[in-house]
Amino acid sequence: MLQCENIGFSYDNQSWLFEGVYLTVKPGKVVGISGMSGCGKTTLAKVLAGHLPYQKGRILINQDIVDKKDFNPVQLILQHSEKSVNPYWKMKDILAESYIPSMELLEQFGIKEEWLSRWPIELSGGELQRFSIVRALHLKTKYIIADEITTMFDSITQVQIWRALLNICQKRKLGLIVISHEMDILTKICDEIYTMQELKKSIIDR
Ligand SMILES: Nc1ncnc2c1ncn2[C@@H]1O[C@H](COP(=O)(O)OP(=O)(O)OP(=O)(O)O)[C@@H](O)[C@H]1O
Repeated sequence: MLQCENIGFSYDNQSWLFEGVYLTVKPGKVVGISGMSGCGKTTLAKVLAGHLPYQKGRILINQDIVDKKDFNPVQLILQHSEKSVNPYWKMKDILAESYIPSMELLEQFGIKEEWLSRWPIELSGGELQRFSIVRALHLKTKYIIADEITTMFDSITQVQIWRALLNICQKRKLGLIVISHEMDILTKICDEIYTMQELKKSIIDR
C-alpha cells in the first residue's frame, strides 16, 4: 500500500503550497485526483515519485519509508514527455536506461520498431508519450502516477492507451494515480476520485 501521511510541501520554505495531505493507494486500484489549476497536483505527483523533497509528513510503501538510494517503485509520467527525455539519446537508449521492454509491450502501446532508432525530436508528442509510459513500466514499478498523460492524443488513441495501461496495472497489481481535469476520463477509469482539497481533509485509512 502507498500511504502519504500529513504531507506538507513548500517551494519557498515560507508558505505551504499544500499541507496535511493524506492519500492511500492500494495495489491494483485506480485513484483519480482533480482540482483547480495551480492547486499543486503536479507538485504532489513529483513529491510522491521522489522528484521533490517534502518538508512535512511521511510517505510509506508497505509501512516502510521509501529508500531514496534504491529504484523508486513510484514512477511518474508527465504531460510533457519532451521534458523528461534526453534529446541527445535515441529512443532505444532512452528506454534502455530503465529496462529493455519486450516487443509485445511496445506493440500494446502502438510503438513501431522503426521509432526505436529515432531521436526524440523525430517523433510526435503522442508517439513520444507512448515511450514515456512504457519506460515507467519497469518490473520493479509498483505505483504509476499519470499526470495528464493523454491530452495530446485523439479520442480513439486515448482509449487505446488507457486500455493498455489499465490492463498492465491490473495484471501486475500496480496502483495507479490519475491526475486529470477531464472528469469523464476519471469517472470511467477510477475506483476513487478526490480533489486536492479533499485529500487535505481525509483520514488515512478509508
Ligand atoms: N519550481 C517551482 N518553483 C516555484 N513555484 C512553482 C514551481 N513549480 C510550480 N510552482 C507553483 O506551484 C503551484 C502549483 O503548481 P502545480 O504545477 O503543482 O499545479 P497543478 O495543480 O498541477 O496545476 P495545473 O492543473 O495547471 O497543471 C503553481 O502556483 C506554480 O506556479
